Amino acid sequence: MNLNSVEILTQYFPDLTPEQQQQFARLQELYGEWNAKINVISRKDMDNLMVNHILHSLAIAKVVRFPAGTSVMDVGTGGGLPGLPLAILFPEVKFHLVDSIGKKIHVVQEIAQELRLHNVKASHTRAEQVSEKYDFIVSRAVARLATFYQWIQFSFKKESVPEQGLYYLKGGDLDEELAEAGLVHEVYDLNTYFKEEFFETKKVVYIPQHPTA
Ligand SMILES: C[S@@+](CC[C@H](N)C(=O)[O-])C[C@H]1O[C@@H](n2cnc3c(N)ncnc32)[C@H](O)[C@@H]1O
Repeated sequence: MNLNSVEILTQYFPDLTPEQQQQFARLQELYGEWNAKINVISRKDMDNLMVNHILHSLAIAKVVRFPAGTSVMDVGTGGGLPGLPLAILFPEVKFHLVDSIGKKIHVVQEIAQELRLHNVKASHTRAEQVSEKYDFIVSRAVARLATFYQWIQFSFKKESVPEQGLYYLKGGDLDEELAEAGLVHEVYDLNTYFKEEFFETKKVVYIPQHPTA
């Protein structure tokens, strides 16, 4: 199978509609176009975009299905990962993608508009400065958990769904990082869901919240 075809996604997410498949194919093209102008994804990794970035972002959906009507913040989204692929997958969920670098947010806004993703808002801001509250927070490759959690600990809605919390894409040996953070957590190994070698050491760390209602 061509590792950059949308089929790589449909084998793991067989319910993708033709429109979603088209959006993912277009997302791949748009990243190619934007990356030629601004480095939003490491250039050496562009050849593996579909697996290492788009499928990796969607891996969060193997661990949690965001219910329709809920809200998600993607902290340190960079060029829109994992937020944009998740927003395509969950059109009934509202996504707020934030990053402290304005030119990256500009790219995210342009891509969201081109893909007609009406469920995406992107803001040039630091996570610590966001006052809205969310059901879920997602992230990839931004900061150590202990630091990251300090930024976002007050960004959860008080009343939410039981699966509320932070879903953080991480790699490698996390024991020290998890011990340092001292938070209740669950770790999901992504190699149980995906056969590509890339996922061998990849994980989703879930930090649950405890809603009051
Ligand atoms: C290594 S990049 C990862 C980008 C993207 N999540 C990905 O996986 O491709 C880290 C990003 O986090 C952003 N960032 C770091 N600290 C932040 C903060 N406190 N609030 C918002 N964005 C932050 C940086 O500007 C950068 O774009």
